[in-house]
Amino acid sequence: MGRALHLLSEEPESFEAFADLLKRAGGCVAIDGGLATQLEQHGADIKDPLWSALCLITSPDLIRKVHKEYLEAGAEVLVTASYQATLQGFEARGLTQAEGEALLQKSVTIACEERDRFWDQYIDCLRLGLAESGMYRRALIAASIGSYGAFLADGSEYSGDYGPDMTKTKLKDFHRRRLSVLADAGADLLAFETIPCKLEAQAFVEILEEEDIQIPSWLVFNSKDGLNVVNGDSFDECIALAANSKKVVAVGINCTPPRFIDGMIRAARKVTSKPIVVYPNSGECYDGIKKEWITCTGMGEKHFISHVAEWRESGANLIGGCCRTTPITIKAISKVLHDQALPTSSPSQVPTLQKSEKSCSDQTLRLNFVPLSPSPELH
Ligand SMILES: C[S+](C)CC[C@H](N)C(=O)O
Ligand SMILES: N[C@@H](CCS)C(=O)O
Ligand SMILES: [Zn+2]
Repeated sequence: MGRALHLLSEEPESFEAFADLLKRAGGCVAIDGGLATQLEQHGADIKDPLWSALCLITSPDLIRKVHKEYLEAGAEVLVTASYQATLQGFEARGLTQAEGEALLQKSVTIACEERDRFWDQYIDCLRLGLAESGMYRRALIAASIGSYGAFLADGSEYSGDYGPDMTKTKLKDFHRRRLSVLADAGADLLAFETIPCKLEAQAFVEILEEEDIQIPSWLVFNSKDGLNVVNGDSFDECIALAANSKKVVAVGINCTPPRFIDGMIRAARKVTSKPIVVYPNSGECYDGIKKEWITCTGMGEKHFISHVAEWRESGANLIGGCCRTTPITIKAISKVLHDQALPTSSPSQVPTLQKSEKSCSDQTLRLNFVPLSPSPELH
């Protein structure tokens, strides 16, 4: 790799955890995959205006299960279930402001608890010699903030068409309180996801400044042509705008077909030295009215994985998956990144105890601590 990453040394302490994770990973970190996708794999019915956020009300344990699956697969950043969780959306469901805020906080608490539980168990297993040092790093929690289009619940985040009356002020009014609640909920960073237009990115970075948000953020955009974000605004301009904010530690692309990713990483790298985050979808198309995925140019997990080394080489610093990707995808990404890790990547420093001192607290976890290869079957 050898390329210089943006130095975060003068940023607040809360920014250091992100820089430290990147450093310890040798410059490229595995993040998680599709959350809603995996909830559906487990039988959740999220054909609802709240989409995956419905599970915060109906099945929080399923969210826990999915977070755990991604941790086991090697994800070093978990994105919370708050993508389509908005105060306005909860209000439309009959919830009070306080109840809505509690659900936002719950999305972060669930992810933090699963991260802590998984990490404690890994440390136990390491001490007992039941897991290999360096297999996992303590994950960071990124509180998801979907776009206004996500709230509209009709797939508008793939068009960015908010109508002629939309303004930056309206977008800021829509997002401000939710953003503050999530920023204070205990997450390590904010993940602004599937941003379809420059106006909304501008609204986000202005709120970050105006509210003096103390945890770092990443902003990721989606595209249908590999050149522009989905509403037609210049991708390069969106990346430059986001990267220009001191509150933003990474920029990139999500929920975009894999075939566009390499070119977009290269384009982003020309306008910023900040870390680049990519988490493509499978390449399938979404019908926002039926809330169903349609196979069109999907490439399958095997093909997706064949691009990971190239994305890293082109400048990606965090790589994961978005819609229609699963823990199988993330396990394979993690293996590629571990295999390619630079020598500077340091293993976890864990004191060694005798086997008799403690028993591994989770036998299931113990069974999962096998080396990251061989990977499960990819399609
Ligand atoms: C990224 S899309 C698949 C999210 C779901 C969409 N906002 C909907 O409600 O249908
Ligand atoms: N974090 C969300 C993104 C949807 S585009 C999810 O994985 O479901
Ligand atoms: Zn997605």
